[in-house]
Amino acid sequence: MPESFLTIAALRDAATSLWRGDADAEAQAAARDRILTKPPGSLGRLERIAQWHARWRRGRPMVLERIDVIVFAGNHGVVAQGVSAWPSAVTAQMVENFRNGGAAINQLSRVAGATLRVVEVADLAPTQDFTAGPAMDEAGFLAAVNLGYASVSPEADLLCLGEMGIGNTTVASALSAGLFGGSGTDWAGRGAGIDDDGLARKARAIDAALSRHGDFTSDPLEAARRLGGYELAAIMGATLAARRHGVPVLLDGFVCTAAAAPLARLNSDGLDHALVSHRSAEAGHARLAAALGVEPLLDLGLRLGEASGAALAAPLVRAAIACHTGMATFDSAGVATNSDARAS
Ligand SMILES: O=C(O)c1ccc[n+]([C@@H]2O[C@H](COP(=O)([O-])O)[C@@H](O)[C@H]2O)c1
Ligand SMILES: Cc1cc2nc[nH]c2cc1C
Repeated sequence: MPESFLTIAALRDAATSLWRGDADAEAQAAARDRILTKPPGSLGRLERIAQWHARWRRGRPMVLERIDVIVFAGNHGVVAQGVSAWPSAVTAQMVENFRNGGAAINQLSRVAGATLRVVEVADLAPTQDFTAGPAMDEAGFLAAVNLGYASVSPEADLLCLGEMGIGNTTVASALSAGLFGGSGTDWAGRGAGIDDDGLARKARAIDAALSRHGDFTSDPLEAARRLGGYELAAIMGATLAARRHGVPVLLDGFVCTAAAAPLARLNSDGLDHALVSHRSAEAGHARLAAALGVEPLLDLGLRLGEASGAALAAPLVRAAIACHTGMATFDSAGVATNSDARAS
């Protein structure tokens, strides 16, 4: 597989011929879970998280020494429709804030023991307003996908993905509607705090985009190019690279999940190596998680973006792996097994 995609066809080939994970490693992890000193299943979802990590690690040891957080930043032409409470200039200002250590994600990355990197996509140039034409041309779309793809280190044990981009909850809503159906009012939420009039403008902009591009959105990559954005394309590229490199992924909130969703539309298991870290308070996220058939790990009422939920969920993965690898077995600890186990 090439390390960068020169054509949409090459990207489509890669996204539809995915590595399907190490089923034996997952089964071995599940078998170990049954002999650890606890009632079977009593660590609940932590057990499934450890098994998931085992499946998607490409045979490497189950450790969590290196956690990478990547925040992709981009700007959006649709902001001209009055869909955000904030000016586009805030995207670059927040990137500077990330670099100076002043944002929430700086603190949350530190607490998680993770390394944060910020990637400006397309040098923060805005996409075209998608109510007037496709958000990106093919070259711009592929460049953003390739930048995201190249940003992933195969050395990471876990990758937390997030974004920063004024206007991108409108983009995520339009893309979700394009991929899964529904209207502007179904998907639009208040993003970074838009008022009632702004919310109505947002729904109208999404509907205008759907009527302009709706004939093309049965192709998930065409939906991503026409209704997406640069940082969303980069997140999709990074998620694809992580699959290839055997790096399990934590996706952040609504925008990040929508960005990766085309991979699930191209392949029913296209996002199986990625967990949705939290259910964002942004209106569309619960709908999107349901459409994808996934249950987010946390529900803390966050609606920040910038990988905040992903960084918060990383310690859960750390805890799952610590229990899985560090606990004693019934045998080694001399603890009696239950009646079912004795009978078999
Ligand atoms: O991803 C989410 O769940 C999410 C929910 C609400 C807001 N955001 C962040 O807010 C910004 C977009 O908000 P808006 O209103 O400008 O579309 C962008 O920088 C996102 O990171 C992100
Ligand atoms: C201040 C601010 C910080 C953010 N972080 C992620 N998205 C954001 C949007 C705004 C407006």
